[in-house]
Amino acid sequence: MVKVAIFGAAGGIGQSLSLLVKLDQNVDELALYDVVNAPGVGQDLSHINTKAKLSSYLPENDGLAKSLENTDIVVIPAGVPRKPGMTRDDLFKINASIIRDLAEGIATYGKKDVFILVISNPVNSTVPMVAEVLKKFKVYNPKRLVGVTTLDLVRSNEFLKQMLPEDKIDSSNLFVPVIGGHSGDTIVPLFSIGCPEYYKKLSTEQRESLIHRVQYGGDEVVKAKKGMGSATLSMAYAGYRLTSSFIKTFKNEVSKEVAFIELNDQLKGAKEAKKIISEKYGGSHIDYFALPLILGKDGIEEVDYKILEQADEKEQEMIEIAVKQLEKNIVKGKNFISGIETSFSA
Ligand SMILES: NC(=O)C1=CN([C@@H]2O[C@H](COP(=O)(O)OP(=O)(O)OC[C@H]3O[C@@H](n4cnc5c(N)ncnc54)[C@H](O)[C@@H]3O)[C@@H](O)[C@H]2O)C=CC1
Ligand SMILES: O=C([O-])CC(=O)C(=O)O
Repeated sequence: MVKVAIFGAAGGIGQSLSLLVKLDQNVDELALYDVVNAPGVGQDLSHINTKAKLSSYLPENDGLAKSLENTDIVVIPAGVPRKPGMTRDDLFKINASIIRDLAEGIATYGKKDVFILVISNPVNSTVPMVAEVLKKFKVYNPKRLVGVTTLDLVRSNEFLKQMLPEDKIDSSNLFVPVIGGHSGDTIVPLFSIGCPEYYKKLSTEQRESLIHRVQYGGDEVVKAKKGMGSATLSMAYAGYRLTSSFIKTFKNEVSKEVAFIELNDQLKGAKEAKKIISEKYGGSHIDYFALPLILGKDGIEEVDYKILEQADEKEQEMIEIAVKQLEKNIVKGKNFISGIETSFSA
């Protein structure tokens, strides 16, 4: 039995992501939760002839608690998206309290071993926030919480393909690890490691333009949508990719993914990663970072810290820049929780 719950299921990402999860034959139950329209979206999806049983909830009548009953995986695309001219950090004001309240709900009503995937921005701050709430409620397991940065990897694969049309690259087969965080300069694609054979072919200008496009790919969509939101379809695809890797852990399948995680000593390789980030890149306070990881039945089984030393010179400079920004984002998320009393009773 695998049950997935999606918080923010009636939104741009939420609806497409719910559709993709409904199509997954490894899912037995899908619970939709939103402050608006979840029953409508649920009714619509419930006509699709796939295995997953649908349920949908609004906040009234203990909807949040019910959506979490026996839930194995919670995916959170709840909150507001950017408009042109905004940074992801500008979303903090509104999304922070939404994420805090949902995290408190998970801590109160969720299974102790639930997997939590956070999509809501700013990811660099919302993930530390969720961890702090779970720690406060004494239900935190660092192997089971991730921030979703998969869209950065998806974009890297695709943008590289688009830059080298003659090579006829199948971008669905590439794996460019994108490490650091999920905003601007904190996004560090490691093309030299992911696909050295193609990266070698690029001029310095092409490399710079490719890296910039990955770092600011979100802005391209925000600009093109002219105030109607940010990436939803590509994000649903990326979010489903990571969700499906978590779903597969219930069939004892192991996957390699990249995600934004706490570098907690309980994770194999995390201590080493923290040491390198501190000593080599000056990030002595960094305890969250996106890195490649192995997912298995207990969640994050291993973190690839070696990649931090394998990056080429330019990429190492980018890591150093990322670390500075990331430190501030992480502290901001943590402070938001430590400064505020919880509203649910533990
Ligand atoms: N991690 C990533 O790579 C990406 C993250 N995002 C982020 O995902 C978030 C959602 O984006 P969209 O789906 O485009 O926004 P949207 O506005 O279309 O949908 C958000 C949904 O969340 C719901 N919601 C608001 N408060 C809620 C609460 N307390 N509980 C449950 N649901 C609640 C809204 O009713 C709405 O249906 C944004 O913060 C956006 O920045 C977007 C793209 C990529
Ligand atoms: O740009 C945004 O605000 C949404 C996002 O995170 C992305 O598309 O990578």
